Amino acid sequence: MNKAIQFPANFLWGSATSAYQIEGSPLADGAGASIWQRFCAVPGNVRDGDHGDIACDHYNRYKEDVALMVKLGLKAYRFSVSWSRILPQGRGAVNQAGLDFYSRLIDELLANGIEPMVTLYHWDLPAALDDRGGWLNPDIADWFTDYARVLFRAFDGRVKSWATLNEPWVVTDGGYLHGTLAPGHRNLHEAALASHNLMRAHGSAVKAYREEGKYQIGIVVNIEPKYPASQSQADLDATRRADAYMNRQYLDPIFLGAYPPEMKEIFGEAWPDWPAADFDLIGQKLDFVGINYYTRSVVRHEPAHWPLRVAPVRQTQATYTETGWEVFPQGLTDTLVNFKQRYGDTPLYVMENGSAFYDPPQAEDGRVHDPLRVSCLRKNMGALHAALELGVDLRGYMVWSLLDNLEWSLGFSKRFGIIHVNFETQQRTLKDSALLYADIVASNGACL
Ligand SMILES: CO[C@H](O)c1c[n+]2c([nH]1)[C@H](O)[C@@H](O)[C@H](O)[C@H]2CO
Repeated sequence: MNKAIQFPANFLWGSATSAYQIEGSPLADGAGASIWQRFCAVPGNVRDGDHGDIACDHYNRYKEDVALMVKLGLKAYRFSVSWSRILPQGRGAVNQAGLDFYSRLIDELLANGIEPMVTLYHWDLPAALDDRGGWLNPDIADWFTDYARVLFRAFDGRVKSWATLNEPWVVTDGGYLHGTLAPGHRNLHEAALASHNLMRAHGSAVKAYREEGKYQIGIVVNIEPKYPASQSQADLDATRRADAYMNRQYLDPIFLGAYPPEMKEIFGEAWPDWPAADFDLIGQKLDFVGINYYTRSVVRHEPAHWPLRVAPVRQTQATYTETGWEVFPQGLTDTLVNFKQRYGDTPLYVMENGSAFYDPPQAEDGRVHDPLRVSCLRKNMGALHAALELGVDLRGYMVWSLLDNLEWSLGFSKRFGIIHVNFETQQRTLKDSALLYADIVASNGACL
Protein backbone atom coordinates (compact mmCIF):
# COMPACT_ATOMS: atom_id res chain seq x y z
CA MET A 1 0.00 0.00 0.00
CA ASN A 2 1.46 3.34 -1.03
CA LYS A 3 0.30 5.54 1.85
CA ALA A 4 -0.35 5.06 5.52
CA ILE A 5 -3.87 3.92 6.16
CA GLN A 6 -5.83 5.31 9.09
CA PHE A 7 -9.29 4.06 9.95
CA PRO A 8 -11.77 6.16 11.99
CA ALA A 9 -10.83 6.36 15.65
CA ASN A 10 -13.73 4.21 16.86
CA PHE A 11 -13.72 1.73 13.99
CA LEU A 12 -14.98 -1.58 15.35
CA TRP A 13 -12.59 -4.45 14.63
CA GLY A 14 -13.87 -7.93 15.37
CA SER A 15 -14.47 -11.44 14.17
CA ALA A 16 -17.51 -13.51 13.32
CA THR A 17 -18.79 -17.05 13.80
CA SER A 18 -22.13 -18.83 13.96
CA ALA A 19 -23.64 -21.23 16.48
CA TYR A 20 -23.96 -24.46 14.52
CA GLN A 21 -20.55 -24.02 12.90
CA ILE A 22 -18.54 -23.79 16.11
CA GLU A 23 -20.48 -24.68 19.27
CA GLY A 24 -20.92 -28.46 19.22
CA SER A 25 -23.09 -30.04 21.94
CA PRO A 26 -26.22 -29.19 19.94
CA LEU A 27 -28.57 -31.07 22.27
CA ALA A 28 -26.88 -30.19 25.56
CA ASP A 29 -28.83 -28.90 28.55
CA GLY A 30 -32.28 -29.28 27.11
CA ALA A 31 -31.64 -27.86 23.64
CA GLY A 32 -33.87 -29.03 20.80
CA ALA A 33 -32.74 -30.36 17.43
CA SER A 34 -32.21 -28.02 14.49
CA ILE A 35 -32.67 -28.59 10.77
CA TRP A 36 -28.89 -28.75 10.43
CA GLN A 37 -28.63 -31.77 12.69
CA ARG A 38 -31.25 -33.45 10.53
CA PHE A 39 -29.55 -32.36 7.33
CA CYS A 40 -26.12 -33.60 8.45
CA ALA A 41 -27.63 -36.97 9.40
CA VAL A 42 -28.71 -37.66 5.81
CA PRO A 43 -25.85 -39.42 4.00
CA GLY A 44 -24.49 -37.38 1.11
CA ASN A 45 -25.69 -34.00 2.34
CA VAL A 46 -22.40 -32.98 3.97
CA ARG A 47 -18.93 -33.78 2.68
CA ASP A 48 -17.21 -36.65 4.52
CA GLY A 49 -20.34 -37.10 6.62
CA ASP A 50 -19.23 -34.17 8.81
CA HIS A 51 -21.62 -32.63 11.33
CA GLY A 52 -21.81 -30.17 14.18
CA ASP A 53 -21.97 -32.57 17.13
CA ILE A 54 -18.53 -31.37 18.28
CA ALA A 55 -17.30 -28.79 15.72
CA CYS A 56 -14.97 -26.44 17.66
CA ASP A 57 -16.48 -27.50 21.02
CA HIS A 58 -17.05 -23.79 21.66
CA TYR A 59 -19.98 -24.58 23.95
CA ASN A 60 -17.42 -25.91 26.43
CA ARG A 61 -14.37 -23.88 25.34
CA TYR A 62 -15.89 -20.41 25.02
CA LYS A 63 -13.66 -18.96 27.75
CA GLU A 64 -10.56 -20.21 25.89
CA ASP A 65 -11.87 -18.68 22.68
CA VAL A 66 -12.65 -15.34 24.30
CA ALA A 67 -9.09 -15.38 25.67
CA LEU A 68 -7.86 -15.77 22.09
CA MET A 69 -9.98 -12.76 21.05
CA VAL A 70 -8.33 -10.80 23.87
CA LYS A 71 -4.92 -11.95 22.62
CA LEU A 72 -5.78 -10.53 19.20
CA GLY A 73 -7.06 -7.32 20.76
CA LEU A 74 -10.52 -7.68 19.19
CA LYS A 75 -13.07 -4.99 20.05
CA ALA A 76 -16.16 -6.94 19.02
CA TYR A 77 -17.37 -10.47 18.41
CA ARG A 78 -20.27 -11.35 16.12
CA PHE A 79 -21.94 -14.64 16.96
CA SER A 80 -25.35 -16.22 16.50
CA VAL A 81 -27.76 -17.72 19.00
CA SER A 82 -29.11 -21.21 18.42
CA TRP A 83 -32.90 -20.76 18.43
CA SER A 84 -33.46 -24.33 19.58
CA ARG A 85 -31.24 -23.90 22.64
CA ILE A 86 -33.56 -21.07 23.74
CA LEU A 87 -36.86 -22.58 22.59
CA PRO A 88 -36.31 -26.33 22.11
CA GLN A 89 -39.63 -26.63 20.26
CA GLY A 90 -39.03 -23.34 18.46
CA ARG A 91 -41.87 -21.73 20.38
CA GLY A 92 -43.46 -22.03 23.81
CA ALA A 93 -41.36 -23.07 26.79
CA VAL A 94 -38.04 -21.29 27.28
CA ASN A 95 -34.99 -23.44 28.11
CA GLN A 96 -33.26 -21.44 30.84
CA ALA A 97 -30.05 -23.47 30.46
CA GLY A 98 -29.85 -22.30 26.85
CA LEU A 99 -30.22 -18.67 27.89
CA ASP A 100 -27.64 -19.25 30.62
CA PHE A 101 -25.00 -20.38 28.13
CA TYR A 102 -25.31 -17.22 26.08
CA SER A 103 -25.48 -15.11 29.22
CA ARG A 104 -22.14 -16.60 30.32
CA LEU A 105 -20.63 -15.97 26.89
CA ILE A 106 -21.88 -12.37 26.81
CA ASP A 107 -20.58 -11.68 30.32
CA GLU A 108 -17.19 -13.20 29.42
CA LEU A 109 -16.99 -10.90 26.41
CA LEU A 110 -18.03 -7.81 28.35
CA ALA A 111 -15.61 -8.63 31.17
CA ASN A 112 -12.86 -8.55 28.55
CA GLY A 113 -13.96 -5.34 26.85
CA ILE A 114 -15.32 -7.08 23.76
CA GLU A 115 -18.66 -5.92 22.34
CA PRO A 116 -21.09 -8.79 21.66
CA MET A 117 -22.92 -8.47 18.32
CA VAL A 118 -25.73 -11.01 18.18
CA THR A 119 -27.33 -12.57 15.11
CA LEU A 120 -30.74 -14.01 15.95
CA TYR A 121 -30.83 -16.44 13.04
CA HIS A 122 -27.88 -18.00 11.25
CA TRP A 123 -29.65 -20.86 9.44
CA ASP A 124 -30.22 -23.38 12.28
CA LEU A 125 -34.03 -23.42 12.39
CA PRO A 126 -35.54 -25.56 15.17
CA ALA A 127 -36.52 -28.89 13.64
CA ALA A 128 -39.87 -28.70 15.45
CA LEU A 129 -40.74 -25.57 13.46
CA ASP A 130 -39.67 -27.18 10.21
CA ASP A 131 -42.19 -29.88 11.05
CA ARG A 132 -44.79 -27.10 11.00
CA GLY A 133 -43.60 -25.82 7.62
CA GLY A 134 -40.70 -23.71 8.81
CA TRP A 135 -40.08 -20.68 6.58
CA LEU A 136 -42.99 -21.82 4.39
CA ASN A 137 -45.51 -21.22 7.17
CA PRO A 138 -46.56 -17.55 7.40
CA ASP A 139 -46.89 -18.00 11.18
CA ILE A 140 -43.09 -18.12 11.37
CA ALA A 141 -42.98 -14.33 11.46
CA ASP A 142 -44.70 -14.53 14.85
CA TRP A 143 -42.64 -17.51 16.01
CA PHE A 144 -39.43 -15.65 15.13
CA THR A 145 -40.65 -12.49 16.83
CA ASP A 146 -41.54 -14.35 20.03
CA TYR A 147 -38.06 -15.90 20.02
CA ALA A 148 -36.50 -12.49 19.42
CA ARG A 149 -38.44 -10.96 22.31
CA VAL A 150 -37.07 -13.64 24.68
CA LEU A 151 -33.52 -12.62 23.73
CA PHE A 152 -34.21 -8.86 23.74
CA ARG A 153 -35.64 -9.10 27.26
CA ALA A 154 -32.82 -11.31 28.50
CA PHE A 155 -29.81 -9.58 26.96
CA ASP A 156 -30.59 -6.09 25.63
CA GLY A 157 -28.28 -3.65 27.34
CA ARG A 158 -25.47 -6.15 27.62
CA VAL A 159 -26.01 -6.72 23.92
CA LYS A 160 -26.30 -3.40 22.07
CA SER A 161 -26.13 -4.67 18.51
CA TRP A 162 -28.66 -7.13 17.11
CA ALA A 163 -29.07 -8.55 13.62
CA THR A 164 -32.29 -10.36 12.76
CA LEU A 165 -31.15 -12.64 9.92
CA ASN A 166 -27.91 -13.78 8.41
CA GLU A 167 -28.20 -13.85 4.63
CA PRO A 168 -31.83 -14.56 3.73
CA TRP A 169 -30.62 -15.17 0.16
CA VAL A 170 -28.52 -18.16 1.19
CA VAL A 171 -31.33 -19.55 3.35
CA THR A 172 -33.67 -19.35 0.35
CA ASP A 173 -31.38 -20.22 -2.56
CA GLY A 174 -29.58 -23.02 -0.72
CA GLY A 175 -32.37 -24.31 1.47
CA TYR A 176 -35.41 -24.06 -0.78
CA LEU A 177 -34.35 -23.65 -4.43
CA HIS A 178 -31.22 -25.75 -4.95
CA GLY A 179 -31.47 -27.99 -1.89
CA THR A 180 -27.76 -27.72 -1.11
CA LEU A 181 -28.41 -26.47 2.43
CA ALA A 182 -30.92 -27.39 5.13
CA PRO A 183 -33.79 -28.11 4.86
CA GLY A 184 -32.79 -29.32 1.36
CA HIS A 185 -35.86 -28.39 -0.69
CA ARG A 186 -35.83 -27.85 -4.46
CA ASN A 187 -38.94 -25.88 -5.31
CA LEU A 188 -39.26 -22.50 -7.03
CA HIS A 189 -42.59 -21.68 -5.39
CA GLU A 190 -41.24 -22.59 -1.96
CA ALA A 191 -38.15 -20.48 -2.53
CA ALA A 192 -40.26 -17.41 -3.24
CA LEU A 193 -42.50 -18.02 -0.23
CA ALA A 194 -39.63 -18.75 2.17
CA SER A 195 -37.82 -15.63 1.03
CA HIS A 196 -40.82 -13.42 1.61
CA ASN A 197 -41.57 -14.98 5.00
CA LEU A 198 -37.94 -14.42 6.02
CA MET A 199 -38.37 -10.73 5.23
CA ARG A 200 -41.72 -10.57 7.06
CA ALA A 201 -40.09 -12.19 10.09
CA HIS A 202 -37.22 -9.71 9.88
CA GLY A 203 -39.57 -6.73 9.84
CA SER A 204 -41.69 -8.13 12.65
CA ALA A 205 -38.65 -8.64 14.88
CA VAL A 206 -37.37 -5.12 14.18
CA LYS A 207 -40.80 -3.73 15.07
CA ALA A 208 -40.73 -5.73 18.33
CA TYR A 209 -37.27 -4.40 19.11
CA ARG A 210 -38.61 -0.85 18.95
CA GLU A 211 -40.93 -1.86 21.84
CA GLU A 212 -38.41 -3.96 23.77
CA GLY A 213 -34.95 -2.61 23.05
CA LYS A 214 -32.91 0.53 23.47
CA TYR A 215 -29.95 0.05 21.18
CA GLN A 216 -29.38 -0.94 17.55
CA ILE A 217 -30.81 -3.54 15.23
CA GLY A 218 -30.20 -4.40 11.61
CA ILE A 219 -29.94 -7.22 9.10
CA VAL A 220 -26.94 -9.01 7.57
CA VAL A 221 -27.02 -9.68 3.84
CA ASN A 222 -24.51 -11.24 1.48
CA ILE A 223 -23.72 -9.02 -1.46
CA GLU A 224 -21.92 -10.35 -4.50
CA PRO A 225 -21.54 -7.59 -7.11
CA LYS A 226 -22.25 -8.72 -10.67
CA TYR A 227 -20.22 -7.61 -13.68
CA PRO A 228 -21.24 -8.34 -17.31
CA ALA A 229 -19.01 -10.65 -19.35
CA SER A 230 -19.68 -8.43 -22.35
CA GLN A 231 -21.67 -5.33 -23.25
CA SER A 232 -24.15 -7.38 -25.27
CA GLN A 233 -27.75 -6.67 -24.30
CA ALA A 234 -28.19 -10.33 -23.38
CA ASP A 235 -25.26 -10.22 -20.94
CA LEU A 236 -26.31 -6.83 -19.55
CA ASP A 237 -29.79 -8.21 -18.91
CA ALA A 238 -28.32 -11.32 -17.29
CA THR A 239 -26.22 -9.14 -15.00
CA ARG A 240 -29.29 -7.16 -14.02
CA ARG A 241 -31.22 -10.36 -13.23
CA ALA A 242 -28.35 -11.78 -11.18
CA ASP A 243 -27.95 -8.55 -9.21
CA ALA A 244 -31.68 -8.36 -8.53
CA TYR A 245 -31.90 -11.99 -7.41
CA MET A 246 -28.88 -12.08 -5.09
CA ASN A 247 -28.46 -8.50 -3.93
CA ARG A 248 -31.37 -6.11 -4.50
CA GLN A 249 -34.03 -8.73 -3.61
CA TYR A 250 -33.39 -8.17 0.11
CA LEU A 251 -32.42 -4.52 0.39
CA ASP A 252 -34.96 -3.03 -2.04
CA PRO A 253 -38.05 -4.03 0.01
CA ILE A 254 -36.41 -2.66 3.16
CA PHE A 255 -35.24 0.66 1.74
CA LEU A 256 -37.34 1.17 -1.41
CA GLY A 257 -40.63 -0.48 -0.41
CA ALA A 258 -40.78 -3.02 -3.23
CA TYR A 259 -38.99 -6.04 -4.64
CA PRO A 260 -36.96 -5.57 -7.85
CA PRO A 261 -39.19 -5.97 -10.93
CA GLU A 262 -36.82 -8.68 -12.13
CA MET A 263 -38.21 -11.06 -9.49
CA LYS A 264 -41.33 -11.67 -11.62
CA GLU A 265 -39.09 -12.09 -14.66
CA ILE A 266 -37.07 -14.74 -12.82
CA PHE A 267 -39.77 -16.59 -10.86
CA GLY A 268 -42.69 -16.12 -13.26
CA GLU A 269 -45.99 -17.25 -11.78
CA ALA A 270 -44.12 -18.53 -8.70
CA TRP A 271 -43.74 -14.89 -7.66
CA PRO A 272 -47.14 -13.55 -6.53
CA ASP A 273 -48.16 -9.97 -5.89
CA TRP A 274 -47.34 -9.87 -2.20
CA PRO A 275 -49.78 -8.03 0.11
CA ALA A 276 -49.02 -4.31 0.37
CA ALA A 277 -49.19 -4.50 4.18
CA ASP A 278 -46.20 -6.83 4.17
CA PHE A 279 -44.01 -4.02 2.84
CA ASP A 280 -44.99 -1.76 5.71
CA LEU A 281 -43.70 -4.51 8.01
CA ILE A 282 -40.57 -5.32 6.01
CA GLY A 283 -39.66 -1.65 5.63
CA GLN A 284 -38.97 -1.00 9.32
CA LYS A 285 -36.17 1.55 9.72
CA LEU A 286 -32.82 -0.06 10.50
CA ASP A 287 -29.96 1.25 12.60
CA PHE A 288 -27.37 -0.52 10.43
CA VAL A 289 -26.91 -3.02 7.65
CA GLY A 290 -24.33 -5.79 7.83
CA ILE A 291 -22.68 -6.69 4.54
CA ASN A 292 -21.02 -10.05 3.98
CA TYR A 293 -18.58 -9.79 1.09
CA TYR A 294 -16.43 -12.59 -0.28
CA THR A 295 -16.27 -12.25 -4.04
CA ARG A 296 -17.78 -10.90 -7.20
CA SER A 297 -19.06 -12.72 -10.23
CA VAL A 298 -18.69 -11.94 -13.91
CA VAL A 299 -21.81 -13.24 -15.64
CA ARG A 300 -23.21 -13.96 -19.08
CA HIS A 301 -26.63 -14.87 -20.45
CA GLU A 302 -27.20 -18.62 -20.36
CA PRO A 303 -30.74 -19.73 -21.32
CA ALA A 304 -30.15 -23.26 -20.05
CA HIS A 305 -29.48 -22.20 -16.44
CA TRP A 306 -32.90 -22.25 -14.73
CA PRO A 307 -34.40 -20.02 -13.38
CA LEU A 308 -31.92 -17.12 -13.60
CA ARG A 309 -30.61 -17.86 -17.15
CA VAL A 310 -27.18 -16.69 -15.98
CA ALA A 311 -23.78 -18.38 -15.98
CA PRO A 312 -20.57 -17.28 -14.26
CA VAL A 313 -17.49 -16.61 -16.38
CA ARG A 314 -14.21 -17.67 -14.77
CA GLN A 315 -11.52 -14.98 -14.92
CA THR A 316 -8.23 -16.24 -16.34
CA GLN A 317 -5.84 -13.79 -14.64
CA ALA A 318 -7.30 -14.13 -11.15
CA THR A 319 -6.67 -15.97 -7.87
CA TYR A 320 -9.46 -18.23 -6.68
CA THR A 321 -10.01 -19.51 -3.16
CA GLU A 322 -10.70 -23.11 -2.14
CA THR A 323 -14.43 -22.38 -2.37
CA GLY A 324 -14.00 -21.28 -5.99
CA TRP A 325 -14.41 -17.56 -5.27
CA GLU A 326 -12.36 -15.00 -7.16
CA VAL A 327 -10.19 -12.79 -4.98
CA PHE A 328 -11.48 -9.37 -6.02
CA PRO A 329 -11.03 -6.68 -3.35
CA GLN A 330 -12.34 -3.96 -5.68
CA GLY A 331 -15.70 -5.68 -5.41
CA LEU A 332 -15.76 -4.89 -1.69
CA THR A 333 -15.26 -1.19 -2.38
CA ASP A 334 -17.84 -1.28 -5.18
CA THR A 335 -20.35 -3.08 -2.94
CA LEU A 336 -20.07 -0.52 -0.16
CA VAL A 337 -20.20 2.46 -2.52
CA ASN A 338 -23.12 0.97 -4.48
CA PHE A 339 -25.06 0.57 -1.21
CA LYS A 340 -24.54 4.24 -0.38
CA GLN A 341 -25.57 5.34 -3.86
CA ARG A 342 -28.73 3.17 -3.98
CA TYR A 343 -29.93 3.16 -0.37
CA GLY A 344 -28.31 6.15 1.31
CA ASP A 345 -26.26 6.55 4.44
CA THR A 346 -27.47 3.84 6.78
CA PRO A 347 -24.42 2.87 8.82
CA LEU A 348 -22.69 -0.25 7.51
CA TYR A 349 -20.58 -2.99 9.01
CA VAL A 350 -18.72 -5.59 7.03
CA MET A 351 -20.02 -8.51 9.10
CA GLU A 352 -18.19 -11.21 7.16
CA ASN A 353 -15.17 -11.16 4.91
CA GLY A 354 -12.51 -13.83 4.57
CA SER A 355 -11.11 -16.60 2.44
CA ALA A 356 -10.67 -20.34 2.46
CA PHE A 357 -7.27 -21.60 1.45
CA TYR A 358 -5.52 -24.87 2.15
CA ASP A 359 -3.43 -24.35 5.29
CA PRO A 360 -0.19 -26.34 5.50
CA PRO A 361 0.24 -28.34 8.71
CA GLN A 362 1.83 -26.67 11.69
CA ALA A 363 5.43 -25.68 10.82
CA GLU A 364 8.47 -26.56 12.99
CA ASP A 365 8.16 -23.11 14.55
CA GLY A 366 4.75 -24.19 15.87
CA ARG A 367 2.94 -21.73 13.67
CA VAL A 368 0.47 -22.09 10.81
CA HIS A 369 1.65 -20.05 7.85
CA ASP A 370 -1.23 -18.95 5.59
CA PRO A 371 0.32 -16.52 3.08
CA LEU A 372 -2.63 -16.51 0.70
CA ARG A 373 -5.08 -15.56 3.44
CA VAL A 374 -2.63 -12.90 4.68
CA SER A 375 -2.47 -11.47 1.17
CA CYS A 376 -6.26 -11.41 0.88
CA LEU A 377 -6.64 -9.72 4.25
CA ARG A 378 -4.20 -7.00 3.30
CA LYS A 379 -5.97 -6.34 -0.02
CA ASN A 380 -9.38 -6.22 1.64
CA MET A 381 -8.15 -3.68 4.14
CA GLY A 382 -7.20 -1.43 1.25
CA ALA A 383 -10.65 -1.94 -0.26
CA LEU A 384 -12.32 -1.00 3.04
CA HIS A 385 -10.29 2.14 3.31
CA ALA A 386 -11.06 3.13 -0.25
CA ALA A 387 -14.76 2.92 0.57
CA LEU A 388 -14.27 5.10 3.65
CA GLU A 389 -12.45 7.67 1.53
CA LEU A 390 -15.41 7.63 -0.87
CA GLY A 391 -17.70 8.62 1.98
CA VAL A 392 -19.21 5.30 3.00
CA ASP A 393 -20.39 5.32 6.63
CA LEU A 394 -18.54 2.12 7.50
CA ARG A 395 -18.48 1.48 11.25
CA GLY A 396 -16.63 -1.79 11.58
CA TYR A 397 -15.28 -5.03 10.15
CA MET A 398 -15.73 -8.61 11.38
CA VAL A 399 -13.30 -11.05 9.83
CA TRP A 400 -14.75 -14.42 8.87
CA SER A 401 -13.85 -16.37 10.77
CA LEU A 402 -12.32 -16.41 14.23
CA LEU A 403 -11.89 -20.21 14.03
CA ASP A 404 -11.76 -22.85 11.37
CA ASN A 405 -15.24 -24.34 11.57
CA LEU A 406 -17.97 -26.43 9.95
CA GLU A 407 -18.43 -24.96 6.47
CA TRP A 408 -22.00 -26.23 6.15
CA SER A 409 -22.35 -28.85 3.38
CA LEU A 410 -18.60 -28.64 2.72
CA GLY A 411 -17.99 -29.95 6.21
CA PHE A 412 -14.57 -29.25 7.73
CA SER A 413 -12.88 -29.40 4.33
CA LYS A 414 -12.73 -25.62 3.91
CA ARG A 415 -10.88 -23.52 6.46
CA PHE A 416 -11.81 -19.82 6.83
CA GLY A 417 -10.37 -19.28 10.30
CA ILE A 418 -7.57 -16.90 11.20
CA ILE A 419 -7.09 -19.40 14.03
CA HIS A 420 -6.37 -23.00 13.06
CA VAL A 421 -8.38 -25.69 14.81
CA ASN A 422 -7.10 -29.24 15.06
CA PHE A 423 -10.45 -31.00 15.12
CA GLU A 424 -8.89 -34.15 16.60
CA THR A 425 -7.38 -32.41 19.61
CA GLN A 426 -9.31 -29.10 19.58
CA GLN A 427 -5.96 -27.32 19.77
CA ARG A 428 -6.17 -23.73 18.58
CA THR A 429 -3.14 -22.20 16.76
CA LEU A 430 -2.90 -18.58 15.60
CA LYS A 431 -2.25 -18.43 11.89
CA ASP A 432 -0.08 -15.69 10.38
CA SER A 433 -3.34 -14.03 9.32
CA ALA A 434 -4.32 -13.77 13.01
CA LEU A 435 -1.02 -12.09 13.81
CA LEU A 436 -1.51 -9.63 10.95
CA TYR A 437 -5.09 -8.95 12.04
CA ALA A 438 -3.90 -8.29 15.58
CA ASP A 439 -1.47 -5.70 14.20
CA ILE A 440 -4.20 -4.11 12.11
CA VAL A 441 -6.47 -3.86 15.13
CA ALA A 442 -3.72 -2.54 17.42
CA SER A 443 -2.59 0.09 14.91
CA ASN A 444 -6.10 0.81 13.56
CA GLY A 445 -4.77 0.01 10.12
CA ALA A 446 -1.61 2.10 10.31
CA CYS A 447 0.57 -1.04 10.07
CA LEU A 448 -0.64 -1.67 6.50
C1 LIG B 1 -22.46 -16.80 -0.58
O1 LIG B 1 -21.37 -16.51 0.29
C2 LIG B 1 -21.82 -15.85 1.44
O2 LIG B 1 -21.53 -14.51 1.41
C3 LIG B 1 -21.30 -16.46 2.67
C4 LIG B 1 -20.06 -16.99 2.99
N1 LIG B 1 -20.19 -17.46 4.26
C5 LIG B 1 -21.46 -17.23 4.68
N2 LIG B 1 -22.10 -16.60 3.71
C6 LIG B 1 -22.06 -17.66 5.97
O3 LIG B 1 -22.65 -16.56 6.64
C7 LIG B 1 -21.04 -18.37 6.84
O4 LIG B 1 -21.77 -19.16 7.77
C8 LIG B 1 -20.07 -19.17 5.97
O5 LIG B 1 -19.23 -19.98 6.76
C9 LIG B 1 -19.25 -18.17 5.14
C10 LIG B 1 -18.13 -18.82 4.32
O6 LIG B 1 -18.69 -19.60 3.30
